[in-house]
Amino acid sequence: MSERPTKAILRVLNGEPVWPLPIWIMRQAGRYLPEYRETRKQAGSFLDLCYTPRLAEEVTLQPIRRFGFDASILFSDILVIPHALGQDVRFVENEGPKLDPITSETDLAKLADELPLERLNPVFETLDRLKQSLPKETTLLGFCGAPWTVASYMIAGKGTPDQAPARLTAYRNPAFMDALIEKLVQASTGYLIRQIDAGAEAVQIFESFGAALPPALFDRLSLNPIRRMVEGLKAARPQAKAIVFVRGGGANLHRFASAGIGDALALDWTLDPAQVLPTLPGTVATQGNLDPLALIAGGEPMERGIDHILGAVRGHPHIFNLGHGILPETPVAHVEQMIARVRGA
Ligand SMILES: Cc1c2[nH]c(c1CCC(=O)O)Cc1[nH]c(c(CCC(=O)O)c1C)Cc1[nH]c(c(CCC(=O)O)c1C)Cc1[nH]c(c(C)c1CCC(=O)O)C2
Repeated sequence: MSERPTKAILRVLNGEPVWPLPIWIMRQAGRYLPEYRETRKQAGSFLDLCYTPRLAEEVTLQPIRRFGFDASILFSDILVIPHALGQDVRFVENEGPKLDPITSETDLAKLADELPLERLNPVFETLDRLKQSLPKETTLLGFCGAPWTVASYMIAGKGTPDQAPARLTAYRNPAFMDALIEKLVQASTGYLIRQIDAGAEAVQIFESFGAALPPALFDRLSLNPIRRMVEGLKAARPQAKAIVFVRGGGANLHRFASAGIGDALALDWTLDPAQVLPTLPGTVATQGNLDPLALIAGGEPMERGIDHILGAVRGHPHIFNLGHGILPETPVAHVEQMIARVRGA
């Protein structure tokens, strides 16, 4: 007999409505927290912080100590996958990630054939530590980027408006693009399985750049690769739960849901849950979706945003979250007020 989960987030991921809504926020460990900025100084580079288990554990726990969120997300980055595959990845202060671009099959052949999982041992050690140090009611989440989002950084070597270099590559050199996506599907699936083995109870797949893809490329580069990752994960570890976040996935969300891709779909802030929920099959949970800028603004706009979500999702399995990551300039007091409003509902 399988045990019924007791953690609120896992209950929602099993399709059970829970009230008050469980809550966590994307990028909950980060620069809006003074204690994060303090720990960040102790690590050399941002990647050093990701690869030092004691420090990565510390910053993962900081938002849990302060706010008692229902889920704790591993502190790492989506770009550890290209890094472990052998691509040069650097995080430049105030400029974001910089990579040596990979633009041809010759470049691709220089990367590892299979993900050398041992290069990511510090990540798995961080999960192992968290499994022991987290409060018993807190769900431990692992994550990775979706292949298209990660590929867009690998090809351009940096963040780009509308991911133009990667999109152009998809048209001009489809064989290279498909090979890169295939490599990322394999690597990311193996990485997620290993995260589950190290203690993650659920994972979130971040397709941050879903909005850039035209219909002709969407299934090939986003929906099908994510589907194969979720299926591969579940075939290997049937207990693992998956949350799929496709930013800009609006028109395609019902297709993820009817194909059974993910136990929960995370909604970005542009979507109205009151309109989206009736279009989804009843079995899929949802997550989201307060505008991160409403959280910065605070006061009445924030309260109205929260109340609208609460009203729309009542009776449905839903995890409260933002519609994208929290921004560094967000006042901590607003985060406290948001949590109090969600928990007091
Ligand atoms: C696109 C993407 C990246 N990384 C990530 C995504 C997908 C999610 C999203 O769309 O927000 C995912 C990510 N990055 C980070 C986490 C940690 C877990 C969490 O608290 O949510 C997660 C889940 C830490 C981080 N990753 C990064 C920081 C800030 C770096 C610092 O502290 O100096 C953090 C806390 C760096 C990063 N990493 C990335 C960028 C573009 C940047 C620079 C932008 C910025 O500075 O905010 C790539």
